[in-house]
Amino acid sequence: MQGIFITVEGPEGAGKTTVLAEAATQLQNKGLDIVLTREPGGIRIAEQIRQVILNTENTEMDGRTEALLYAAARRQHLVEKVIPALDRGAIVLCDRFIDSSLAYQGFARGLGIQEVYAINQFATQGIMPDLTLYFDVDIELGLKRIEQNNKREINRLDLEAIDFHSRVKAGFENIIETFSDRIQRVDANKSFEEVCTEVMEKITQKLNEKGILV
Ligand SMILES: Nc1ncnc2c1ncn2[C@@H]1O[C@H](COP(=O)(O)OP(=O)(O)OP(=O)(O)O)[C@@H](O)[C@H]1O
Ligand SMILES: Cc1cn([C@H]2C[C@H](O)[C@@H](COP(=O)(O)O)O2)c(=O)[nH]c1=O
Repeated sequence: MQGIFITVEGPEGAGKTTVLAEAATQLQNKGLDIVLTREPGGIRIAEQIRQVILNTENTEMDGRTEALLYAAARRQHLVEKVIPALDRGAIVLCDRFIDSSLAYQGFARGLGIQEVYAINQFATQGIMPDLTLYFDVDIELGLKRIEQNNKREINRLDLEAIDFHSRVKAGFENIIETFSDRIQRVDANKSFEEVCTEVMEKITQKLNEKGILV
């Protein structure tokens, strides 16, 4: 695989989707081959799995079922979209990946980070991002941002209690320590412009390291 795989992670409303779209536009304007995608989703089957996972009516969903559905969506998305893009040398920008499973299902749901990592190893066959940007936002600020965003539908995970979202954040802190070589923190409490600048600096540095001068 010749390409570069970059993911963004963080709690709800951290600004990942908006900032990543801006980064994709800036990089495309420099003539780079960019694939902007998301999890769960990004391709037809994974979008269908997303509907099942995030449907607010599916309140009876078991935690392990949830973890397996995320891993299944991840597998299909990798095989159909991410791996072919990396093979042709593209830069893949993906909104969430395995670290969300570790933080949400492994830590916040209490299934165990190691256990969730193991099922994801089966799904990914060890494919990991070259760089992950962790959008560090205060939980209350993130939830306020999504409340104020009329365009975004509230999903089943959004409806979890504040305690759950706090555990998600604690889970991410734990994961950052474990994968400190790969994950870099971005202060997502800052303004949109400031966050975009920091994200572009970090992506540019990674591209330069990989021999892509932008
Ligand atoms: N730095 C920022 N300051 C203020 N508002 C922001 C900032 N970044 C994004 N927003 C706004 O906050 C809302 C949530 O942003 P966005 O959807 O990008 O977050 P997200 O991290 O993808 O959330 P989720 O993962 O929960 O879907 C949007 O309305 C967006 O315009
Ligand atoms: C990949 C992944 C995601 N989640 C959660 C995180 C969010 O609550 C939703 C996705 O919604 P978004 O608006 O696209 O961020 O799913 C998760 O719990 N586990 C995962 O692996």
